[in-house]
Amino acid sequence: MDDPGDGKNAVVHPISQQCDGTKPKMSSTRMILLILGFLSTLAVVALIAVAVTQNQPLPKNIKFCTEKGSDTRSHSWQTDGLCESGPLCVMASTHWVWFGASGVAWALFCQQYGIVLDAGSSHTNLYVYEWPAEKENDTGVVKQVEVCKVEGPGISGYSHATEKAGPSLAQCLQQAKEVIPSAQHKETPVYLGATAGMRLLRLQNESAADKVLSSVGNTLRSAPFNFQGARIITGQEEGAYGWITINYLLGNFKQSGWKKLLHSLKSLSETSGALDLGGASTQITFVSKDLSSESPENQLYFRLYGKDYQTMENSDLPDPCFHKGYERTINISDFFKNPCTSDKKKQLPFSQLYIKGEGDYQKCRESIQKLFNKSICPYSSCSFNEIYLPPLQGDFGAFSAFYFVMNFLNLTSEPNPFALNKVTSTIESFCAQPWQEVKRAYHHIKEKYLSEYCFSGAYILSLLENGYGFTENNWQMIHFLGKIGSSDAGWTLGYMLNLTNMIPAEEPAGPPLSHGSYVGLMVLCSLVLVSVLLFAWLLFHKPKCLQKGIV
Ligand SMILES: O=c1[nH]cnc2c1ncn2[C@@H]1O[C@H](COP(=O)(O)OP(=O)(O)O)[C@@H](O)[C@H]1O
Ligand SMILES: [Ca+2]
Repeated sequence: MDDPGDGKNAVVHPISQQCDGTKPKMSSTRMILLILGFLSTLAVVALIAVAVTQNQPLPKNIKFCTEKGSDTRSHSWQTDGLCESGPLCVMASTHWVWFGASGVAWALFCQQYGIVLDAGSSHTNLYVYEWPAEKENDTGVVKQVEVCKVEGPGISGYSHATEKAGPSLAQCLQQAKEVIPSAQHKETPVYLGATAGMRLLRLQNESAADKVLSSVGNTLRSAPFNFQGARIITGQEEGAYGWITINYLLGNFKQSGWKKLLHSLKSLSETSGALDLGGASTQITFVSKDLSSESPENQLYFRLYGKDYQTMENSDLPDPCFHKGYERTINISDFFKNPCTSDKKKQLPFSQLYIKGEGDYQKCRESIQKLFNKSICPYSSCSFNEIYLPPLQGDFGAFSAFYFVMNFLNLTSEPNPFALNKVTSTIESFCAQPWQEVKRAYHHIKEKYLSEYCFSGAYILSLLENGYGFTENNWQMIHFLGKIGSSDAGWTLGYMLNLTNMIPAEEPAGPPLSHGSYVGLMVLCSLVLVSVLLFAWLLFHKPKCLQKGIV
């Protein structure tokens, strides 16, 4: 048996044995210090490694606010943590606060802006788009924040006073200046695209068309924005950019990013076709199952003023497409000035035509139908007038005048579109209403539009049914859309996305970690570091008795 000694003192506590300044304590402390040091170094290295890997190299498209807003393409720092323009700067990125060059700087991401003017045949619209700079290659982030309708006719209407075309845009440019923060003006691109009205003017009088473009160019150049050009776009471009716009806004490029757009021919059912109807041209654009395009343009462009008035015998012209009681006088010289009608020009013994409405939908349809010549087709399938059209495929978004007309007639019901026979009967009974009655019922609507809804309704049905071959079975695949979210459906957004290179050739490479994983790792590393430091502090600064307890 061991000697128990003098009672209590004879029992030696194992901890107090190590706290009494003997060798075992010294070696454990050194060991602990070594472990703590190792862990701290590891945590710091991990923190730096994660931050550096995640943030370097900077994605090319990241833009930051600059104090003067003069060059958002350079990576600069806003050092006071405030953005001059208030709501302009929308986001502070915490990881940059940690590892920014100055250590305390806030990287503030800016909103970017772009302006597109749609110089249509009937009028010009100015659109302002906005998107967060750091997300410009993400899909669906560009939004329309303003639309301004230019007073007066479309720019092609200034062919006799070309110098007035540019100044007509001044009021809408002023509106854009008010919407876009002044610090952003200089770098905001502005584009003008002119459509069928100017295409026709160019055919008719090329020098007048050039002068109109130069006048609008001068006005846009003198605005404080970054002028990128004023040009006449082709019908093909109009169709293609309209298609990009609606598919971008509908989020159809989202699942696998822009790759889907570029390879969309492989994902047939995942994009929506586009139907645009203007005052002087129309486009249908969709991805066809038939990949071998028989017609290189693979696109449709035709003019709408093809009415044949050869049977005219006197200056009274009964027109089944206007309401009964409606009358309009037109100058024959104006009528035949249009390149779409000039080849029908004939000597008439009168200088004016008196149009008298008949309000007869069936007759109206029949006369419009004659515009769509389906007798000759040099391809495997045609829409009309020898224009190639592959079999219709998938859903279609129909906008511009397609939407204005159908919306007026309350025929845009979504998500359950009306059947074709309901659409036909609605238009038929609208056409049958006397003009005085229509005017009374819709006194708030511009007379020019109101008088033409009957014709336009019949025209749309002829175009879609007889022209493109929609039937009762696939009619409900057409969705009449005015806006998608806050943005108007039309070619302008697609045009800007293309010209500002917001459609990258490759899917943008993202950072190695998702934002969540990155934040998680940073928090974990920080927690390890803090725990190690706390432990070390406890070890060396706590009362001796606690040190004993810990050791
Ligand atoms: O509020 C509206 N109600 C009805 N039709 C409209 C309204 N706003 C525009 N439109 C019509 O939409 C069409 C727009 O055509 P646009 O001026 O874009 O011609 P384009 O695309 O052929 O150059 C015109 O026929 C115009 O009359
Ligand atoms: Ca248009």
